[in-house]
Amino acid sequence: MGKNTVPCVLNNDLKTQIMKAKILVVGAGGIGCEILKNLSLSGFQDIEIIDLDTIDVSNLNRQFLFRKEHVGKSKAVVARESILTFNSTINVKAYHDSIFNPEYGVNFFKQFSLILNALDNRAARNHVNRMCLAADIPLIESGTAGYSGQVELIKKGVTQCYECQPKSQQRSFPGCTIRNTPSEPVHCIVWAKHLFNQLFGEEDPDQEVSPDTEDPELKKDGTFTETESGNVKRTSTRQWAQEIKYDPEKLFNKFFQDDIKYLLSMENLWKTRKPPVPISWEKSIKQVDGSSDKEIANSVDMQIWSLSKCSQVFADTVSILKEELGTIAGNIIPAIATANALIAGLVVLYAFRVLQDEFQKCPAIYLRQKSVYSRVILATDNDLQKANPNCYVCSSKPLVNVFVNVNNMTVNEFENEILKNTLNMVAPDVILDGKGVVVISSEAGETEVNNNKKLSELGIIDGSILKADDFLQSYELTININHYEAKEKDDPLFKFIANPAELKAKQDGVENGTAVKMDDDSKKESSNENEDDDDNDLVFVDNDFPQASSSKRRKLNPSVEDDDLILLEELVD
Ligand SMILES: Nc1ncnc2c1ncn2[C@@H]1O[C@H](COP(=O)(O)OP(=O)(O)OP(=O)(O)O)[C@@H](O)[C@H]1O
Ligand SMILES: [Zn+2]
Repeated sequence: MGKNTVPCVLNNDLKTQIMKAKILVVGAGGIGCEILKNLSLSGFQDIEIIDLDTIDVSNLNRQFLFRKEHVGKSKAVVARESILTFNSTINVKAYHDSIFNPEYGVNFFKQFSLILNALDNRAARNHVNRMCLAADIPLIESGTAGYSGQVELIKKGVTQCYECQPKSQQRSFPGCTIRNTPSEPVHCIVWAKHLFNQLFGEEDPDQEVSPDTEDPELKKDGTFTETESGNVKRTSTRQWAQEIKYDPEKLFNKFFQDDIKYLLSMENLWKTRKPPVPISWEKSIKQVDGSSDKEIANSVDMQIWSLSKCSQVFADTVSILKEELGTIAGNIIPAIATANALIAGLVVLYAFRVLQDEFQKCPAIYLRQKSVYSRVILATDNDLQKANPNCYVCSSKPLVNVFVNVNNMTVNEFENEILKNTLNMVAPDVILDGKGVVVISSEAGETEVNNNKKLSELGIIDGSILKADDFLQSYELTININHYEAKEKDDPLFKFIANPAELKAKQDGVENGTAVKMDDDSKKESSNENEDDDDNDLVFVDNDFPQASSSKRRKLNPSVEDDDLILLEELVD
């Protein structure tokens, strides 16, 4: 065992396993840095690190392998250099790259004894999950959000996989509803969130807030004519705001007057809806609304603001945020260094167990904030979670039922929205079963002619079966196509169901064998805008991991008599 390590607390068998093990750490961020420090100080001799990112100044408060002088450099490369200073005898390899790169195929994964995920997005987690299943290498998955966190072992044939339980998606809405016809309070909140990002956060062209001239409703009959205020172009909101130096009055007039006037010129939108009323800065700020500024029940927290007060708050907020543009954190819940350290400690303790084939001693473990209801901050499931026999990833014959309008959806949309964004394939090949038609090929250019064809033009109709194959992930999926027509504008473009029992229940409820009714849960599963969760630790623990098992729920809501913190000896025994 290398010098500078503390091997004396480990038994001989474990020491031998540690010396022999080759470990891949995916992600060298908050948790990744802690894991790498623990691995190197525990005597691991063969470590590989992959991370696509470079070091940002905002990482320095918790990613302790990085210093100020490293800002702008590769995380993987600097993490390697830093752990070599703890123990120079380690064989460490760094890849400044994405784990999605086809170079990291099944054979790459097969060389490792164990993979440790320290990622921050679901797409990459799903991908590593599939690669580990294909390579039959155990994976320890982990994550934190603020004071909460989780560690889970994923081992083919022993535990459930990362995708066994449907994850609740952040509910998303068609962009044109948000931009043109928000009708529920939540639409306005999403609009405001998008506006914030366009002005002060991470700019994203998909989150433009100006009117959407691509709204399908506009095309129903005729066109709309541009009014004098029709000078509102879908240029970058950020660029425009910078040009006008974040002048609050100009911003206000654009969002609440000019854009609204422009929307009113889209006459089709208002045939069945109440049209919005434009508000100008001048009028709004002068408006005195005596009745609505009153305090409710003398509470300082509950007041109805008048229009003038709202406008003033808008202007004040813009001015404050404009000054602090450079320091606004991306996440509302800050990453907590101690939570990362605790979780990374548990990851390496579980790694010890996995190396000794003690899988049964690795039930999922949860870190949560101590509260008045519970003194437990670390809780485990009683047992390993069993695989879902209907999992469309790890079952022996993965299958999904996809509900889609075969006359409207193009092959290109099918590939991007459904196969890649939703079913998380990377480079799928798809054939129409029984007909030998190659619908999608992963070879560049081979099926380009199909891209803009509707599915039905290629003979894909209700009842068709597609065979999708992702060579990189060694993953084959049977897709049963069900024709479905959205009834409401806000209905999802498509949905999918993996569990045949759920499918049967839905079909029983179908009238005249036509479209399947969409319920709220199924809307959550299917989404054409569901990439929101990328790099978002905020929703991770609640939404990204499989639903808590009943044992977890019991553990997470223990009565006050329950034991305090799980003792660490229990975990290291
Ligand atoms: N596909 C991927 N391939 C390799 N590394 C990835 C991939 N996706 C994400 N990562 C890395 O996983 C790490 C996750 O770490 P962490 O959650 O601390 O994020 P961060 O970007 O360092 O910090 P924050 O998001 O809180 O500012 C990041 O360093 C990120 O670059
Ligand atoms: Zn599974």
